[in-house]
Amino acid sequence: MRIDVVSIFPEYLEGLKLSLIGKAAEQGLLDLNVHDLRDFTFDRHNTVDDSPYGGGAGMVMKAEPWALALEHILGEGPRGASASVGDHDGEKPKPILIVPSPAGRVFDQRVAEDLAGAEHLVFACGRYEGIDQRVIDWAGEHFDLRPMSIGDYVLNGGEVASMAMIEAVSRLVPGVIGNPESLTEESHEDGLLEYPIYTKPASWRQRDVPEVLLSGNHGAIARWRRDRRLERTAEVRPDLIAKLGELDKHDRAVLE
Ligand SMILES: COC(=O)c1ccnc(N)c1
Repeated sequence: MRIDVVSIFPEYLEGLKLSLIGKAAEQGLLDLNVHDLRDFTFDRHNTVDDSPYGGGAGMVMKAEPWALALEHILGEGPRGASASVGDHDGEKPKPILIVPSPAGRVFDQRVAEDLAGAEHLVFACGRYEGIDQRVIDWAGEHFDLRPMSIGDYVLNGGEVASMAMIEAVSRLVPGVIGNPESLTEESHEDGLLEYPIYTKPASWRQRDVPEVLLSGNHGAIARWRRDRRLERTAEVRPDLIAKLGELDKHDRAVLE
């Protein structure tokens, strides 16, 4: 998977070079590229913003630097430098352009799973009051455009949201997480929150690990873990319980 990120603060994305995502990039599982939007400006001050038409507080990101940055990425796409903008003769899907925004569709585990199958993701990190709408409209002709929100709150820019989405998606790319077993029974993987987890010592500050987990009885352990997942989900996210399919008699008894 190729991932491109455009930002006026490329150093914000340095964290992606660490840990599992960084290792996956080194191994070639992820082709991670961060671009400085100011590299696509040519005035003395590398201007990327200007005042909003119609008045109002704050500044708006200018269209041309964004179009040049996105065209640069399109030219470098999986199709090689020869591709010209919009040269999608159908043989390859358009790159997915994710525009982090509080006004976007909500990003969740299902969206992460969907994006994990993509060949090329591009993240456009807006700042100030946002990006000139004409860039978004223009980009819709060259990309599979996805305005995306990570929740109902406002940030100062798209970088933090992009990192969260890149991590959530990349970890689902085969090979990025060493043991794929780690991806099962995680929160939201199957509609339930994860079970409580413990490690040595078996007793810590008068708090003991639940006996069943020391029993070696795998059936009882699996049952205990599912019960805890049901209880935790019912307590913390009752809205998720409502979305579960038909529950068996035991599960229903746990929730009563
Ligand atoms: C500037 O971007 C945001 O404020 C943002 C992006 C994605 N999700 C959000 N909830 C906010």
